[in-house]
Amino acid sequence: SQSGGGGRSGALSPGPIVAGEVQRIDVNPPKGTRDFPPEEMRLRNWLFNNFKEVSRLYGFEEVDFPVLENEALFTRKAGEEIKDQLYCFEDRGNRRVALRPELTPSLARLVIQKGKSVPLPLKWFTVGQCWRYERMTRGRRREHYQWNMDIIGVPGVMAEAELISSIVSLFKRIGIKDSDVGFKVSSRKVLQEVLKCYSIPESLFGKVCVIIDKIEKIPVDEVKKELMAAGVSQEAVQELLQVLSVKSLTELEEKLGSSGEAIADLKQLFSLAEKFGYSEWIQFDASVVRGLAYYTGIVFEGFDREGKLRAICGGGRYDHLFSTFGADDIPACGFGFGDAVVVELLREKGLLPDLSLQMDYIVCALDEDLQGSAAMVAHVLRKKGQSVDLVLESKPLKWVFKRAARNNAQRLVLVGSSEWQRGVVGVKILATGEQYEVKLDELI
Ligand SMILES: CC(=O)Nc1cnc2ccccc2c1
Repeated sequence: SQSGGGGRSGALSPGPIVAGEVQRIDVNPPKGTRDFPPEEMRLRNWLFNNFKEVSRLYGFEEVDFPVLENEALFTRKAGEEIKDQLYCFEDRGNRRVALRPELTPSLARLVIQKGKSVPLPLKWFTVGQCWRYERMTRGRRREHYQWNMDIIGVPGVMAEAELISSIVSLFKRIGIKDSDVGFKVSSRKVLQEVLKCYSIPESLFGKVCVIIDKIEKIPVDEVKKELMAAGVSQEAVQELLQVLSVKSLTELEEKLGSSGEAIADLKQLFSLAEKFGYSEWIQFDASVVRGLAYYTGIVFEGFDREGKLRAICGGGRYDHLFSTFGADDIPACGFGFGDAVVVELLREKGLLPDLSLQMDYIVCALDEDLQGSAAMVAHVLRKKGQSVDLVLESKPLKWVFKRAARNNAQRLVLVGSSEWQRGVVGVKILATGEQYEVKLDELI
């Protein structure tokens, strides 16, 4: 039978699609995620290009991994928030998979996969989207992009010194100074030495660090309770919290003695910071623990000196991550640098760059049958590396000028029939209003 529309034959053919008949979809992205329209995308590209340029300057090679990973990569049993918020599910093949909440486990997986075929040390970097599934009650984002740099195969703190240097370079490139941000630096070997004194088993180390990392987020009594529930004795708990409030390396040395690795590593790192020229950027802070279970040595985090924002970046040494994946251990260290907090900081400091759309040319045919000629002009210009917005349908000049202004086009090329007959086109320099005619092959 015929249904509406142009009398099309055959069975039930749908009538013309009338707007309003179809339920409009939700045009917002899923909860906790963002779109990147052109202006936001220019800012993101500006930031990521700085990440990548610094990585190149430091001799790092870019790598990438799937955003979807085997869930087992992230199911560490240390009570980490990152595991509680894992964006995981069972796929159609009944496999347990997860959207990665961080990049380091994927990097370790690839290093193990490559095995002997990649000579150590490895210096790899990536910029990738990471995910978490939070009850939207907290209204926080469920994704962000992280810049990671990792050095695999270097046991000494020169590696950590190099990584901090690379982040200082990034901050300087985007206009952030040591008066704006600093790095709090410590070592988990401090906690390790205390735990050893109280003969707390090594197996508790990761879990203890994760609990202690919450010291500024939950009441200290809660931290004590969780530590004791984990099997740490009362006196050990006291000593652990005591050592976190140590104010200087000298004081730490008095407490721990000068033979431990923690002191040696930290002293060396601060001496190297002098040599690298970024001493004024870093400070010892015994309370820095970081919330990831696998850190084993130096840990650091970038913070805003006004204390308004969450940590800008963070990282450290993770010498035993590989053995948790069943492989031989390889000494390693790295950091993660998120795309959100640093932008908040730049906004606060009025340092967001002005990244308006830039175009070299806008090309327009003055009448319908010159469209092909206008396309030829655009082609010639593009082959010479000029960006060209080719007007693709007949438009009044007023419209063309408006679009040229919006695109910040430097020049407008008008293809007119009489000019074309004479083998020329009209060019108008939009900033000055100056205009002239030019032969096609003399364009630019
Ligand atoms: C400030 C911010 O957006 N943080 C953020 C956002 N999304 C995440 C997703 C996974 C892991 C950490 C994340 C952290």
